[in-house]
Amino acid sequence: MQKIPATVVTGFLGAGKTTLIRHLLDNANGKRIALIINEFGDLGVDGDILKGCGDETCSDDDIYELSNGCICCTVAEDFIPTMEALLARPDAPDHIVIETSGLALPQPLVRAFQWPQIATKVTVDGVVTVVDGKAVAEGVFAANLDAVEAQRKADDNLDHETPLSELFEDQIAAADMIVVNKTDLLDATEADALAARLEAEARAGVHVVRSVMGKLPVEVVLGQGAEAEANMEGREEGHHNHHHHHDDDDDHDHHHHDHDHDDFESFVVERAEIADPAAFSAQVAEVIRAHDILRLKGFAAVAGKPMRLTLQAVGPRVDSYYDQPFGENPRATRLVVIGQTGLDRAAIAEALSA
Ligand SMILES: Nc1nc2c(ncn2[C@@H]2O[C@H](COP(=O)(O)OP(=O)(O)OP(=O)(O)O)[C@@H](O)[C@H]2O)c(=O)[nH]1
Repeated sequence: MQKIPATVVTGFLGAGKTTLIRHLLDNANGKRIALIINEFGDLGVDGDILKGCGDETCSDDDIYELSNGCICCTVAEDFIPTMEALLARPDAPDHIVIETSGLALPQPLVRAFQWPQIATKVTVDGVVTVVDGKAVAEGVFAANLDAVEAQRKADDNLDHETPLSELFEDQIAAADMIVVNKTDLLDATEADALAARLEAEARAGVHVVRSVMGKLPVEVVLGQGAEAEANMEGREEGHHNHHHHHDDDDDHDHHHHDHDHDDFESFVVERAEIADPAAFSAQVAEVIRAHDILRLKGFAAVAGKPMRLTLQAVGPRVDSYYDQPFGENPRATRLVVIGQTGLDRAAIAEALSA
């Protein structure tokens, strides 16, 4: 049985987690998403925002609220039983989204996915860390520090006194994707500087994407396939990893924040049959790395094989498998490339066709 993917959305109070999740629900395109929200300290407001959107993708039954305190401190009492209840339902969701409270350390939550009660049924598809771009650019982590302090005081179960700067580092270290939100409040230079700084702090291959009101393409946020619980290395608390995985910043130059998905683009590359799937996967991984591509997916025709090869790539991971015979369909190789605006389409097409 395939594991249900779960996305962990972390980030400080007010960073825009709820706004991002609401956007995902509104654009889920029929994907059934169950939500676990850890909404300690703000009196069920998020739940109200997320509920009642009148859409079959997010009925009230699909929303589980954990209100006994910070999710990372109540894994055994609260999180695991809630997951078990969710997973025991006959109508399993397609995806689970977990919104942590702002003070939660993501690492213990991710590690909880190794617990035998849930380990065979669900996997962490990705940790998405939402950053208040404006606040972090100003060096304060959260827009309303009093509210953050109040949240901390109100939580009797909170067992860590971690300072905000460390919590922030932990949230960055745990991330599979970092969302710099509220870029409408930053100018392009500030946004670029912040994105570059976060990219340098994050683990290798972690993308920093920018958003206004959490408006990101659903396929960029969900379906990362990170299997984070099986790959804790480098995500540990206080881990520092100051490396550079991308030298040119040219692709950070185009930013228009007025419309929904202006910051992203996708295009299709068609090429001739491939000879060797393993070599092609390595080639795809290299193109993704060289061009800062967020997602690449599609089908390939392999010389001498009647089955079509499905390819799915996120960051450095390229998965491929034969899914079905081409049958009536033309034996084409078509790959959809998704990235932030400014992709060098010609160079990518050439590199994928080589
Ligand atoms: N200017 C601006 N405001 C935003 C943006 N995204 C969210 N907000 C606002 O910021 C506030 C906080 O957003 P939320 O989505 O509730 O933040 P959160 O991270 O869920 O916060 P908690 O659930 O309270 O921890 C709300 O008033 C949002 O409308 C953005 O991109 N730009």
